[in-house]
Amino acid sequence: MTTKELVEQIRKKQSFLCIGLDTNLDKIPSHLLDGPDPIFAFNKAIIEATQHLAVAYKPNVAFYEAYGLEGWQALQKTIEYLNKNYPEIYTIADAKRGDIGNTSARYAKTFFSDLSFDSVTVAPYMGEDSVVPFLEFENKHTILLALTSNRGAFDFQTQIVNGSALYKKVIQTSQTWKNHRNLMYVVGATKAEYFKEIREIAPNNFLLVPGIGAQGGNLQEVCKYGLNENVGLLINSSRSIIYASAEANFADAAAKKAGELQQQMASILEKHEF
Ligand SMILES: O=c1ccn([C@@H]2O[C@H](COP(=O)(O)O)[C@@H](O)[C@H]2O)c(=O)[nH]1
Repeated sequence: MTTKELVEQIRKKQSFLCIGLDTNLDKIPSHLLDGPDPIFAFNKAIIEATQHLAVAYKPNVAFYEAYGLEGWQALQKTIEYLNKNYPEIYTIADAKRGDIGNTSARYAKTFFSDLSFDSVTVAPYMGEDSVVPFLEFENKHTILLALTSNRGAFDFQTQIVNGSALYKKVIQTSQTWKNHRNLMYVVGATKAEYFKEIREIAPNNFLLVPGIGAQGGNLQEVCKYGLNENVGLLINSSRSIIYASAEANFADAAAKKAGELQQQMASILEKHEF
């Protein structure tokens, strides 16, 4: 999906919500465990109940890999279901990959060509040649970890290296790489005070913002400086939506939570020209 198509969806739905599909068999309603494919059954029910409120879904690949072949098949069924039934929805494989060039090329093939995700998260630590194989895919986005939502972000990402914070170097240097227009960046909602500076160095890129909900980030604070002329934000929430209830009404409860966030987004967009 192109950035333009994503922006059109945001305008249409008045939403920049991304729902994280971090599906854990220990947390889903127990009645689903009796069926043949509980992970996919859960995802399908969540997607059906919330697809009118969200512009994107983000399965975190770790939650699928943890169940071996069965988990990988559930991931495959989930992305196929999304692409077939809701092609207007933007999809993110939260895989946090990146390796030497020829290996990155295999990761890129897996997530972009085989699974047909619109985007994949990539760790920038190994540098340009580890990221460019992802950037070479047309109409696909590579979402680089810049300033993450966790406490450990302060261990390296905010450290000053040659006069500049490392996360800023990641953003600035990556803007010089081949096909850099295909870049987005991960910036945690828990780091709202950094968005002003980040928008100065990445005014046009979309930012994927995890950390609203279970991690306590604040939507208004993120939007204050994070919004750009294309909206430029995909706000992710996973646990607070998908595990709003562990009872038979779990999909309705998820829709209610997602609806609350979408309403807040719609009123933010009402005051924002884009
Ligand atoms: O900096 C980051 C990067 C990725 N994540 C991922 O986003 C979701 C957040 O889930 P919640 O349940 O809404 O906290 C999860 O998949 C993380 O691995 C992140 O939180 N922070």
